[in-house]
Formats: sequence, structure tokens, C-alpha cells
Amino acid sequence: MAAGGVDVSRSSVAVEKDYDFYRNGSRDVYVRQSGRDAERRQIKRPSDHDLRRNDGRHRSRLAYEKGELREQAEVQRPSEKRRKFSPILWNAKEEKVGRAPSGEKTKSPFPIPTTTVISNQAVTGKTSSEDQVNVLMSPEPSYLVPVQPLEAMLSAKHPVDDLEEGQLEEEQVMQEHVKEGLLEEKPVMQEPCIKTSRWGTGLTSPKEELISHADNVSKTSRWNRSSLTPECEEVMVSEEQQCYSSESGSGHRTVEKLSADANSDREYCSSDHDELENEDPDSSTQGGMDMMLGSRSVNEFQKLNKINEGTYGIVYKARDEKTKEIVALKKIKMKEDRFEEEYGFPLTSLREINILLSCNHPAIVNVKEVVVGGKNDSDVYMVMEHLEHDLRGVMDRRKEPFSTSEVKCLMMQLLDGLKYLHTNWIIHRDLKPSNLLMNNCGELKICDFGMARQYGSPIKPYTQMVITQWYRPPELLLGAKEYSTAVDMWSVGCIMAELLSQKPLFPGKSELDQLQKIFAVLGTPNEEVWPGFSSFPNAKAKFPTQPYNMLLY
Ligand SMILES: Nc1ncnc2c1ncn2[C@@H]1O[C@H](COP(=O)(O)OP(=O)(O)OP(=O)(O)O)[C@@H](O)[C@H]1O
Repeated sequence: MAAGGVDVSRSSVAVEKDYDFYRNGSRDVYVRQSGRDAERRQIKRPSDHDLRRNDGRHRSRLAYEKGELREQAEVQRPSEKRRKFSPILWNAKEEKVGRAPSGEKTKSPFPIPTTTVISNQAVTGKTSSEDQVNVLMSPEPSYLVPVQPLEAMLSAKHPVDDLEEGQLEEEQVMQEHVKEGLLEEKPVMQEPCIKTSRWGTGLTSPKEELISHADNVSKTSRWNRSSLTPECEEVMVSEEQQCYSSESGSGHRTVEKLSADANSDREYCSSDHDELENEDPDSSTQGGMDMMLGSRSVNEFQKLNKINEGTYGIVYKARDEKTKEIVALKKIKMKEDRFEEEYGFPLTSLREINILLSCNHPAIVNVKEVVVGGKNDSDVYMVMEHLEHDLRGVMDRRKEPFSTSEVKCLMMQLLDGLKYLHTNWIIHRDLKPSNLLMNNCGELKICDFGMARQYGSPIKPYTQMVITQWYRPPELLLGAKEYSTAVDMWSVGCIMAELLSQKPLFPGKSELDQLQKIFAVLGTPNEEVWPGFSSFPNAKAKFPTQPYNMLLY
């Protein structure tokens, strides 16, 4: 029997086919969109049958509840993975350290913060010729972005997502140096090489205009910021909602402060919205208008029903009147309170759109375009491929756990998608069952990239207020700010355990309780089993001693 009405077992065949398809390259491929986007997304044209099959969540839900098996549809796959991103490089010397996980040589679609941001040279106002030689002569792979000439740096813009703590701290340090008279000239913040990015060659599509706006927002906020604010600001919903958010659409990405009060229910939004702290609200919304010039109108879609509501968006099932294709429309929730620190278009949504438009993988939800419209003509919608279920809902409806082969099939897809992300220097930072979409063929796709971000080498400090608590790794719970792809892998492990046992692996009620649940299973760490453990900010808490194993060895 299929997994909760979703034919996971059969999809394993489909997945095998996919991999054959993948290996064998392009067959029956058409270009979905024109221009620049066409280069990015080559997909196989869905058959009419496929479109019909997706017609009606209600129908599929009924079928699902009746346990009907769906016909196995020919799985459509891109002919190849076209999009490869580059790492963020933080300074010239360290470029040599950076290595793309896969070793594939590709050009980044992102505005890359080739940040020799505040290297020692920048602070002293000198750049040694040796460093320049190293940069220019070293046989770096092409995914390592060369340091830009100063003029290019100055004329470039900031990327939408290069503004987390590392940068902020560096910016502050620099300002302090200026105050202390250490810098004679106005400090040069090396900016991303937007001219070499796909946005550097002119704005040719609404999407690119949108991203351009993201840059503007980011830049404005960066330069206008007068102070740094804590990253967790919004009081969120209860943990139960947070962790089982499939149907409720309740607050994901929520965390709570580690405290001795294990029963504390207060949770906070893990936002890095302080980037927008001092942005002029009017300019933000005005920019939002401008960036949408040329986008299709949402009126070209017929809304069929509301699927779900999350923290950052309301998701509808809709039909594209032009192509008759069934799609999911995610309406971005604008921050409407002018007196809130963040107002207007949320940074998380900009990041999500930015990353998803650049991704092209069968296990990552496909964002087709961004459209505008609605009551005030100012609503922004992401147009995504539609999938009938999310894994949370599928699990909730099942009476028994998935079989081992079903779990293998799901995990293979999840890991394949995650490999693609990590290979392209993206950490998802919010993997959990409700962010894994599924269709009736058992295909799994990762969605909700609001917390995702591009990372770089070497690792820089980021907010630890990410990942829904039950799926959050101990290093984040312990306060680590320098982390990488491993945080997603922890979430994957929790999801796999949940698939096998039909219950969450570590359903902590608070951060402290979360850690205790983890330690109860894996042992209380110490310096011996986890070198560096004692240096975590929250490691000083007294945890009950639990026997540990030496899994690491
Ligand atoms: N492409 C899609 N097809 C079908 N359903 C979808 C699609 N995208 C999202 N959904 C549904 O909408 C829900 C919310 O979507 P999403 O997680 O992207 O919104 P969000 O506002 O970012 O949520 P969160 O509160 O987790 O931040 C998902 O859990 C899923 O049930």
C-alpha cells in the first residue's frame, strides 16, 4: 500500500527512472520560459495527463483518503543540473580555503559577496603585493570568485543575504576603527560583484527586477543601520503548533531562549530582520512597486482554494488561465505595521524567492515566476509547482509507520535535494516534515526557503535562531554561531527517525528540555566525546549526566 495514499513504493521505481533519465541526459525537453530563465530551467513538458492528474486537491485528497493508488506518472526531470552557485569568500587570503563541496566548477547566480570585507589590509589601508599575486596567480577553481578591482567593488551592490552577524560585526568593527582614526579614508566595504552575477548585465525580467530590489533593500538597510538588534524579536505560537505545522500553517522557525524553565512556552521568531531595521518604510514599498513592473498579474490565475497559511505566506491552489496548469500561489505576507521594525516586503521572502528562482532540482520545489496584483495591486505571489501533500500531513494520516523501503525512497530524494543545496553553498535551516512536499506519485520536494541562506568559506557567524526546535541540532541549542551544512543533516536524521517510528525523535518542550532529550539518547557530551563542547555559550548549564557512546569513533 502506498504511504498514506501517496504511492511512495512505486515512486522508488520512478526515482530510479529519474536517475536513469538524469544520467542519460536530455530527452523530450522543452524550454519552459523564455530568455534568461530558459537557460536556467529546462524541463520536460508535462503531459496533459499529468496536468489532469493534478487537477483538484479535493479530488486527490478524497482519493488519498480512500487509499487509492495513483497511476504512476512519467516523472519529469530537468536534463541536467544547470545551476551551480559559488561560495561566499570572505577574504582574499582565505580564498584558497574555499572549496565547493562537489568540486564542480560553476559560476554563481548570486551576487557574491567577494568580501575581502575587512581584511587586515583593508583596515591598515594597505594591500600587499604578495596577496594580490596570490589572488591573481593561484590556480583557483572557477567557482572561486576573483577579487574585484576596487572600482568594481565600489560600484557594486550588496547582495540580499550577506548581512548576518558576521558582516554586521565586521561593519561595527570598521566603524570603531574609523572613530579611532585608524582609517584615514572612508572605509572601503568590498561589495559583491554584481557585475559578474546574472543581475549585473541589466534587468531583463521581472524576477531580476525583484532581486534587484532585494539588493536595494539590503543596501539601504545596511548603510542606514544605527544599531544592532537582537535577532529574535517576534513572539510566536506554541511549540505544538510550531512543530506540527502541516495543516495549521502555524509558526515554524520558532525557537525559545534556553532557560532553566523547561516549561516555558515563549518562543521567538528566528529572524535576521534587523537588516531592515532602519529602512525607510515608504522607500521600501515604493521599491516594491517598481520592481514588479512587467510581472504578470495574479488575475491571470484562477484561485481554486486555500491550501495552507504559514508565518510568511498564504498558499493557494490555482489554475494558470493561460496554460491551464495547476500551480501553488504563495502570497507573501507584507509587514503592514509601520511601527514595527520590519515593514514592507519581508527579507525572508526575498531570500526565498532569490534562492528558489536559482535552484533547479527535482527534489526542490520549482518556483516558476513571481506575479503581482490583489486588492491594492501590491500583493506579491510566488508561482510554484503544486504538490498535493506535505510529509507532515501524510504522516499524521497514516496509521502505521512507513516501511523501510518507503523510508529509503523518501530519504534518497531528500538527501539528493539537500546534496544539491549544499553543493551550491546553501543551507536550508528549516528542514522538517511540513517543509517537505509530496505528490501522489511519491515524489518529495523541499520547500520553504525563508530561512535558507548562502554560506561561504570559511564559515562565518550566523544566527543560531534557526530550525524548528525539534529538528534543531545540539550545537545550535548550545548557542553556536558558526555552523554549516551539518545543521541540515541533523534535521534529516530527526526526520528519518520520525518516518521510521511515526513519532518525533526529540519532542522537546523547551530548548533545555530539547537538549536533555538529545543527551538522554546520545549521552551527555563532554570534551572527550565532543572536543570544543565546553566552549559553547550554553554549555555551562548543568545537564544530568547520561552515559555516552563513542559513535564518532
Ligand atoms: N508548492 C506547494 N504546493 C502545495 N502546497 C504547498 C506548496 N508550498 C507550500 N505548500 C503548503 O503551504 C504550507 C506553508 O508553506 P510555506 O512553508 O512555504 O509557508 P511559510 O509561510 O513560509 O510557512 P512557515 O510558517 O513554515 O514559515 C506548506 O507546509 C504546505 O502545506
